[in-house]
Amino acid sequence: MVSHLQRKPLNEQRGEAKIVQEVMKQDSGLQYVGFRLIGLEPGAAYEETLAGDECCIVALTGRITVTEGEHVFAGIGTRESVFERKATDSVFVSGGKTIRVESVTAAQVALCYSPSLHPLPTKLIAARDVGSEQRGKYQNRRTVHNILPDSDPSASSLLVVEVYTDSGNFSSYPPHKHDRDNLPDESFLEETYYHELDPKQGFVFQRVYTDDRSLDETMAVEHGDVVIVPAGYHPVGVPDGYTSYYLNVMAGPTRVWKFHNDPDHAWILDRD
Ligand SMILES: O=C(O)C[C@@H](O)[C@H](O)C(=O)CO
Repeated sequence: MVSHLQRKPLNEQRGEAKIVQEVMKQDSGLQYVGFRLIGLEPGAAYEETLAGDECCIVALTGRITVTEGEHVFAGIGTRESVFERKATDSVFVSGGKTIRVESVTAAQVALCYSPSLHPLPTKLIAARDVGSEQRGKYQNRRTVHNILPDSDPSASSLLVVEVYTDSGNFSSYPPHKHDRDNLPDESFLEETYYHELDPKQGFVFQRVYTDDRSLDETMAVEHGDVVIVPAGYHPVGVPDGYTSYYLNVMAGPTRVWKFHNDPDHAWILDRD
């Protein structure tokens, strides 16, 4: 049985766009984070007027033109597959604006939403400006692309990163959580994980659990699934032979990523 925290692809045609995934506040139980993944055939368009949310439009694969008012970002996007492992282009748009996404080539576009706390300029986040980071050692190594980290003030509440975890490795590990609004020790951030696998028939395991185990779900997650993390630790383990990619959207009352490691497993970080 699929966990209430796991969403299989929807693949619903809506106008010219295929809605591949849709995790919106109305039905996800989340208060801050929304996520939509759309597929566009060449020349197809998707339009949306943002109400109270800001949005980061990530050109996951393919090339797209993003328009907001007089801002036109033509032919952005850098890769045919996320597993080319190069950073991609994104556009940040504040609440109340109308966005149009038109595909130049067949494209998959991630729309990452969170509350728009104050108006901010529409901005291209160019692939060349996306910081790449190696984290961890041994089987805890992974690569992170910081699309919209908390050090970048372009957004009012939204945080977006993408993570590559190689065959046999673990990421979001040692397990950490960010579910207490208790800065400077910990921030409260909800999170969604959009997963892809190479090759596609692979799977990863993701566990979402709290200290008291009132929440404790371990999921076999497949290509195209979304995992919702309302609270708790949320490590990912990748079986031998497969490479994992995931796109994280995070948001909460304060735009700071301050996590707390599970004390039972924090020793992992202290190895020579
Ligand atoms: O470092 C990682 O393995 C990625 C995670 O930090 C992931 O982005 C996350 O869990 C954020 O809270």
